[in-house]
Amino acid sequence: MLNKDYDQMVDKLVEWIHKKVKQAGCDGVVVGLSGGIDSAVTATLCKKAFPENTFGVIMPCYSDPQDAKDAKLVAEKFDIPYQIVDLSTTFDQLLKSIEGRADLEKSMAVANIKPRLRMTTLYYYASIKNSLVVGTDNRSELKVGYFTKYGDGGIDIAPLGNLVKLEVREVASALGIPEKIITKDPSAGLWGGQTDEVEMGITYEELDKYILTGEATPRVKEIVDNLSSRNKHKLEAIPIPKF
Ligand SMILES: Nc1ncnc2c1ncn2[C@@H]1O[C@H](COP(=O)(O)OP(=O)(O)OC[C@H]2O[C@@H]([n+]3cccc(C(=O)O)c3)[C@H](O)[C@@H]2O)[C@@H](O)[C@H]1O
Ligand SMILES: Nc1ncnc2c1ncn2[C@@H]1O[C@H](COP(=O)(O)OP(=O)(O)OP(=O)(O)O)[C@@H](O)[C@H]1O
Ligand SMILES: [Mg+2]
Repeated sequence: MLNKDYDQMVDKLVEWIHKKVKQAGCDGVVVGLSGGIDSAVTATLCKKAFPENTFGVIMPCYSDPQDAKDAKLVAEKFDIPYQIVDLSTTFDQLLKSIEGRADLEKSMAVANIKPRLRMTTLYYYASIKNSLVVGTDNRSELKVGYFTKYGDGGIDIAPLGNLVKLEVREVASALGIPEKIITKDPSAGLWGGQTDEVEMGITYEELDKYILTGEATPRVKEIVDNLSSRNKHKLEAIPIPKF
């Protein structure tokens, strides 16, 4: 299923990032570092494209402390300067102002505030550094719309957008990303114990096989097609009246 040259892919992606940033008239890039594989790969590609102008931001928001440790591991291994911005009290404050309802704390409306606070923070750094916000969304996530609109979906460029998750793992190996980051269960980290595969109800292997070959069980097809259709709006231009 996967037969590309991933060392060559790295070179092409680095060149692509460099070109997109220069075309935008910017000097560098800002990336959110979660401790997960997608941000590790994205930030490492960015560092190769902009050795002096890649900036990582680690933004815990009631997150598992291990995530920040993993994010630091990546930043330190690849010599990426970073800042830690803890968004937990900001999250609390906003929640208090808008609702103050503890019973809503586990709802998606509340959980999605976290990636949207991260987006706000990343755009602050992008602005003061004349940089672009580089997203980490991959082809698998984009296919099913598994991201928060204007949260982790609020970005300027998405270098991994044409690579399915299994390919991101290949690129990660080519880049020398630590094994523990590559093999970690993918998670949005919006609540304790959340994992992508449990929430979506399918594995990345199933999702990627369907994307790349069109083959899937009826159950997988149904889940993917439903999510794709329900979340199509996330990748479309904002509807405006034509009159
Ligand atoms: N047809 C339509 N046309 C235009 N807009 C439409 C719409 N239907 C809904 N909407 C809007 O979209 C909103 C729903 O979308 P959204 O707010 O994104 O919310 P939603 O898709 O419900 O939730 C985000 C999903 O992404 C996952 N996620 C989030 C963050 C990171 C990651 C990760 O992998 O790390 C994953 C998260 O676990 C959850 O499953 C609605 O509240 C409405 O405002
Ligand atoms: N705690 C965090 N600090 C900084 N950025 C974060 C944090 N959590 C999420 N993000 C940003 O949101 C993006 C989307 O998260 P996502 O979970 O899809 O990617 P990942 O964590 O890198 O990889 P995986 O999907 O395998 O967990 C991250 O890549 C990162 O840029
Ligand atoms: Mg993650």
